[in-house]
Amino acid sequence: MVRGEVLADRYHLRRAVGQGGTGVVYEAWDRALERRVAVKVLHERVGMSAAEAAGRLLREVRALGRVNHPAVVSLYDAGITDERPYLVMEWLDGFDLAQLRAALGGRLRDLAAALTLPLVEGLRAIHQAGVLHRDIKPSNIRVTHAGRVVLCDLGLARISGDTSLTRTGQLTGTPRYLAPEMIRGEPPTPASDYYGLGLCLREVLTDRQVFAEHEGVAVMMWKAVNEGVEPIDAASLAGIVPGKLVDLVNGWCARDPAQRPIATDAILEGLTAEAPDRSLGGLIAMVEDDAEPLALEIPGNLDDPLVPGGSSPDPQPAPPDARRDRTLTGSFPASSSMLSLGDVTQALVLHRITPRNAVSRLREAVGMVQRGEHREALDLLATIGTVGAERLGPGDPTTLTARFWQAVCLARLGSGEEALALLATVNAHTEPATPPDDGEPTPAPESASASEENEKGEPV
Ligand SMILES: Nc1ncnc2c1ncn2[C@@H]1O[C@H](COP(=O)(O)OP(=O)(O)OP(=O)(O)O)[C@@H](O)[C@H]1O
Repeated sequence: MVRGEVLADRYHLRRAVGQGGTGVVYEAWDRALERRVAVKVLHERVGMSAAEAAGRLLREVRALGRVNHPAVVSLYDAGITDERPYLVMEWLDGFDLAQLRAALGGRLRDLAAALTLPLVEGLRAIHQAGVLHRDIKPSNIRVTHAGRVVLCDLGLARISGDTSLTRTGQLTGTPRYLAPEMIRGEPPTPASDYYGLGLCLREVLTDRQVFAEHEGVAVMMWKAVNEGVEPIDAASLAGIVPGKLVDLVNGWCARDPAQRPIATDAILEGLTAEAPDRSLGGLIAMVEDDAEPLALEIPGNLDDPLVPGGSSPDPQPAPPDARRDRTLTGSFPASSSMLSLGDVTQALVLHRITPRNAVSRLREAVGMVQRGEHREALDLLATIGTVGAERLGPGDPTTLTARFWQAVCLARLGSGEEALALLATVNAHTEPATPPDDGEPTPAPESASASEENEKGEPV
């Protein structure tokens, strides 16, 4: 399964956003409904026939399809391709909890109550539908630009195979969030999901993982089963995190499943009282605003890429890692997944563009143009251009670069005249450019580095 492939004659796989123990997640374009989706192609199951895999998938997706809650990712479609099951889900922009913690560290603690409430509501909805999540961990919790907290990947552990110790140890890489009873080989229950949730929230509260990585998988598992997780001292967080929330998290981390509180109405009411303002909308902006702004330059030759239907070669997109590194600098770990602006058509996202984050948004938009997503990029570029003109000035490089790429999109979409008019306003602020000898368009700085990176043959 590779980027660029069209799955089931419908889902155009644009880029891999992450690879885990159960499969690879792609950002994809649903050609039938013309919308962005997430496609997870599960790893091949050794020792399982195609018929078995299909049967298992069907049984499970029926169950997953019953869950309908804003804090739970929506499943759109599922199937089997090349004997490998795949699931099509709603695309969730933003970041996963591991990325957020890596970027914000202890600052995430202030939002612990606001994060916990939707997660508990989502988990409750999953359990009420008769389903178990089975794999709650930070990379399976996403927070979108609009502040939606969403549980992903539910039930996948089951679809992709059993949840035995060996499989988990071998395939999911870390059993850190696996409940002790599951490690012992007992069947999971709702309490096992609360254990995973407890460990995720414990990380938010303490800003560290529960078992030291260097100790290795075997020691980690032994400790989970025999020693359990050390409770957080509520006094150490007094005045920062509500004591009741700390107690709840400690309870969920209990070794004995019977000790883990299953969410009741009373628990949810208590959490609601602790998080009266449930808005997490500013969270992603906080991460993005932390990124150092990067300088952008206007490409020297502004003409060739604007020829409608012209002969300029399609620029190559940069590999995810390279794009990520350029989007967020410094504060992000190399191991985290690709960042994405997400659904640019949402006004909420568009209007959150500030002069401070305009550059990183611009890089995202240029990435979209390079991937051929002209219509989506157009909205975003127009907004960046407007915000830039108003707040940074019409001659600011960010404003001009946004206008330039906006013109590229217009031209590619067939609005040549509009593109040329826009280009004229850009040219009014720049020196006349000398066309290169070979007549090839001079790539923007992003394109230049993208082609270099692609020459290395890295998958996008
Ligand atoms: N519906 C979605 N929309 C956008 N991104 C998603 C979606 N589902 C998962 N992701 C993201 O894709 C990345 C990879 O997810 P994946 O589930 O493959 O990794 P993982 O959880 O580490 O592995 P696994 O659960 O398979 O062991 C994560 O950052 C995850 O948050």
